[in-house]
Amino acid sequence: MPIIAPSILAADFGNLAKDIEMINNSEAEWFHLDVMDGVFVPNISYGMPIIEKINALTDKVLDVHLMIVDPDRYISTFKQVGADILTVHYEACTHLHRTIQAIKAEGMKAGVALNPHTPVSVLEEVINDLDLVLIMSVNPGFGGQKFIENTYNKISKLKKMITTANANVIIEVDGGVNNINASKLVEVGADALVAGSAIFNAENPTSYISELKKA
Ligand SMILES: O=C(CO)[C@H](O)[C@H](O)COP(=O)(O)O
Repeated sequence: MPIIAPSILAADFGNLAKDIEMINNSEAEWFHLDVMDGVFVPNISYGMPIIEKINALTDKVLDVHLMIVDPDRYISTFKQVGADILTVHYEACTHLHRTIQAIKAEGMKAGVALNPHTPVSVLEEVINDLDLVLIMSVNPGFGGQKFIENTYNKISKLKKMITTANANVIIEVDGGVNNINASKLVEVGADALVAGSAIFNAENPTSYISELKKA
């Protein structure tokens, strides 16, 4: 069964504690936290204070996805506010190997995210250093976008790469994930599903999470 990581981007920030409680009492294992800087992506979301607040209200895993340039500047700060997994973008890192090592040196799991146009082959030389690869199934920056169909193909290729390298890497997928595409995503190799609008717009978000879990 896949790991379910609700994306807080789609939560009700007017009453965040209520949505956090809903996730705490659901079958979701992770909180997916999207940090956007308005430079790497054309949107600004939230930062450390929100992550710190969520950390104080949950024992679940905090899966932090940095959509920011030069993420090395903030690695230790994200550790301090409670990140368990820290994912940086391949496209935002000049010295990716160094960044991965710096995340692991802080005691966090290290992830790398790939934009839809970036081939999985760019990770071949670091695949054994990684804990997680995040395949973006939309262009990052906004929730509620349409799922890109080529994602299935990318996940299959990544799965093959991981198996060939005998690596221990979680494949996570983010963007337009819902109860229609979830099963096929798991079938082709996804281990963790991020979903925002599908969960928070559902009539019963807790049951929707259970539905995704059964994928
Ligand atoms: O932040 C995103 C893109 O940058 C994601 O798509 C978001 O985490 C999930 O939202 P949705 O499920 O509504 O696509």
